[in-house]
Amino acid sequence: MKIDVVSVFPEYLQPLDLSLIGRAREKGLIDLGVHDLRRWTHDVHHSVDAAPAGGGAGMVMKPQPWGECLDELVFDAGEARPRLLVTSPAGRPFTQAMARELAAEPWLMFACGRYEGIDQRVVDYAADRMEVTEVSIGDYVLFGGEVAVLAIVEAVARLVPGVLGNAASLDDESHNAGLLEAPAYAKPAEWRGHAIPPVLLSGDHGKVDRWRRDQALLRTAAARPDLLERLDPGSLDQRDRRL
Ligand SMILES: COc1cccc(COC(=O)c2cn[nH]c2)c1
Repeated sequence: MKIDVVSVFPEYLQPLDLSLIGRAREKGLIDLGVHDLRRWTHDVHHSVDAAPAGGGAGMVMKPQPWGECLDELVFDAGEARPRLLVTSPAGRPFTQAMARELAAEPWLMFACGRYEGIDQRVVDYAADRMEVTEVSIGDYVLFGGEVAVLAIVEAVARLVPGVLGNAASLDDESHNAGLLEAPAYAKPAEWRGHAIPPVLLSGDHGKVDRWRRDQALLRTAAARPDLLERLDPGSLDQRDRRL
């Protein structure tokens, strides 16, 4: 998978070089490129923003640098087109399902907005030439899209085959079966007056699986009843319903 990120703060994306993503890059599973949008400015101040048309507070990112960036990274680089993701508070909520969807894409390009956002014509122009999705990681406003890109790239990269050593850990993680994950414990059996639930030390895998399922349902009901609403009824058995 090829991933390009365009930002006026490329150093913000340094963490992607660490840990999992770093190893995935070494293994050639992920080809990550981070680009400074100011590379496509020509004025002495390398300005990327301008006053909002129609007035109002703040600044808007000018279209010209983005256009020239897309020319160099996409249109003049060959026939292939990336899926363009613009991280924004106005975007489609990012979920594990979207992470799975994005992990299947051969090429992702992230545009990090700053200020009040990117001139809408950049999105419209790009949408005529490639798939563009505005994505939100939550209902709050950040200074810029970089933090959202870090979260999205991490969630997507760990789903790319070979990036996570033990693929099994992908099976029963939160939001995989549409439920939150059961609580996790490690030795010692007793810690500061708190014990590991005995079933987890029973060695009875059937019981352990049942207990984890019950805990996942109870946790989801408590913290995220909205997820239960969305669950496919077929995935709940008689016992589940009684919980
Ligand atoms: C592209 O336009 C804008 C405008 C304002 C802020 C940002 C940065 O992104 C976020 O704030 C965000 C992303 N997901 N949840 C919040 C982008």
